[in-house]
Amino acid sequence: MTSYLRSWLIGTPVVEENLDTSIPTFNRVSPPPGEDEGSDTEFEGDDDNPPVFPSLSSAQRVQSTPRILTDSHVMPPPPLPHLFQRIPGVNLAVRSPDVSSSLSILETTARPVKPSKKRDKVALAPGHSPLDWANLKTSGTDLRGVDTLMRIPPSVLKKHNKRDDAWSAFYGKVYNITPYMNFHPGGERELMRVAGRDGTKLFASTHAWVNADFMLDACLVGFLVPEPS
Ligand code: HEM
Repeated sequence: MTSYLRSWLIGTPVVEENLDTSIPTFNRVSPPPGEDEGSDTEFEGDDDNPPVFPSLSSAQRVQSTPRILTDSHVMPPPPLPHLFQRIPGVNLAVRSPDVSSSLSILETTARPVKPSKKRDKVALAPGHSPLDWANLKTSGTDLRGVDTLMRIPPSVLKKHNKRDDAWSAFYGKVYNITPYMNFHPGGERELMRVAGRDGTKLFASTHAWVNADFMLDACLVGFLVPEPS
């Protein structure tokens, strides 16, 4: 029986005589003297005791006893945070290193950043959504106000700086921005800042991702050229 168990555990049949000493051996536990071993199938009577676990002949018993950790072996808990000493905006680690806690790295002396008011969106009037603008552009309505594309120097551009006659240059092209005023998500006031001049820089610093060429193609009036000498 023992040799059968060994061969089952190791995978190859074991010859009793050539046993390697490193192979774990099992102690066969005999019943107390005078008691019959009995058979597996034989009913032994009323026995409510649970089976021994791990079983007396199990490999687990051969292994060494598990190490039981005491308080001196385990990692000590982190120091208590000195939250009661915390002053808003003051880093405890800077104030006094001895009262700093493990939470010090989470503290900040920086004041909360106020959201910039630079890019406020305005509420567009009904009928002035981006989709309405796209429809107007393709409706065939004249949005240029000129018969032909022109070469426009800065001095000419400068004259078109009124709300009802506003031109502006973006990336070398001059557009009539008057029809777009009420459709601009950033509002009319922001758009008027570039009326009569080259607005490329301001446009790019506000929303470089917006495709001006596509948005205003129907409003093109000409091309920005240097002032004639
Ligand atoms: C005529 C050229 C311009 C066109 C076609 C245009 C187009 C647009 C579009 C499509 C948006 C919405 C962007 C988005 O939701 O991501 C927008 C927003 C805005 N635009 Fe313009 N824009 C123009 C010129 C300008 C200029 C010159 C300014 C001046 C600063 C400006 C300031 C703003 C602001 C403040 C917003 C709202 C903020 C935001 O979108 O988060 N825009 N513009």
